[in-house]
Amino acid sequence: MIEARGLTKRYGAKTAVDDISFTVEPGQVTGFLGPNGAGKSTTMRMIVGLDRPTDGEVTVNGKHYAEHKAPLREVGALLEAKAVHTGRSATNHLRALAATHGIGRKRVDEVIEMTGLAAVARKRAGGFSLGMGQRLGIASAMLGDPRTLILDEPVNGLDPDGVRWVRTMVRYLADEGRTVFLSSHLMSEMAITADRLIVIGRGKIVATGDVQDVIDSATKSTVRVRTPQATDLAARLQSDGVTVTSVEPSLLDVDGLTAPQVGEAALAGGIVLHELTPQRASLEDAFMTLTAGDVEYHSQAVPEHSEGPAAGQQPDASTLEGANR
Ligand SMILES: Nc1ncnc2c1ncn2[C@@H]1O[C@H](COP(=O)(O)OP(=O)(O)OP(=O)(O)O)[C@@H](O)[C@H]1O
Repeated sequence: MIEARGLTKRYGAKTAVDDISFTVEPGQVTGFLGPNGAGKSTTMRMIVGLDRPTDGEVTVNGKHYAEHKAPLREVGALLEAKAVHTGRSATNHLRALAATHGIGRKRVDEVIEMTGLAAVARKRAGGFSLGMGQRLGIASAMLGDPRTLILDEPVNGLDPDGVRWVRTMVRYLADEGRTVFLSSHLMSEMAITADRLIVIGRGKIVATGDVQDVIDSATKSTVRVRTPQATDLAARLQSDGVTVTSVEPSLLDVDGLTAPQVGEAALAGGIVLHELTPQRASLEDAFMTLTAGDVEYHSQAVPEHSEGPAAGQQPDASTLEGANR
């Protein structure tokens, strides 16, 4: 378990992490999300004692990282820019790390096997691809068979097979009762992998909870209805707490009713429906809403493609549906 209370980190005038408190529970995969510069890496570095908090504290399995007699057995961490001795093979790198922590060679062989590094284990780690380097970083984190794992961008640089492998591995480790805390920029991946989320923006927590609760708290679920009697249906549905938006002449978006409620209202009015689709917001939609004011580096809008829809023209339903998936 990881427990942070009033955790704060200032670099001069810059407050990177601003008085945050959270708990990361065992037996679950907890995702750590935030825009660039939000304070994720700084928080993770403080958890493993690489940065000292300006204020507040953070403990892992009940103690500060430095107080653990065998920290590698308590906490395994993959942090960005993992330093690997470039001249050493993966095996020798892991053996050296194991030796300084009283871990046997058998465990080195196990983590090499577990992380799919067997074929390249004798090769110089300095020549590894980004993906192989990530696997080696994960192998190092797993070396002490720790109860808590902290993984900063573990799927960075991995191919789809590697991404799936990380997803399966963290699920397995959480199911074994371990605490798994990971950050990722890949929203769709996070939505599949994590049970719970901590969302951070400009050093402050902006949302926490189960993945679906975080999505629901930040987005609206609407129902898309296609009918040749759109005006009649809109008039029937309009009431307190229900908003009906006309997307195009025979297409409505209804906010405030479920798809069955819309279907039943249509039946009661003798209105024929050609489409009735609940529109589920994605984690990416929720993330954009939650962190809208917290982005440090804003992007410019991409200019419209000359072959795209003309300005002012409504996108067709397939475009909208695709965007909402
Ligand atoms: N050593 C440092 N000195 C000064 N400022 C720092 C230092 N480390 C981080 N910062 C600043 O603190 C803020 C948080 O940085 P951090 O790396 O924790 O963000 P992050 O959420 O991990 O971002 P990213 O997703 O880009 O990795 C940023 O504004 C960053 O520029």
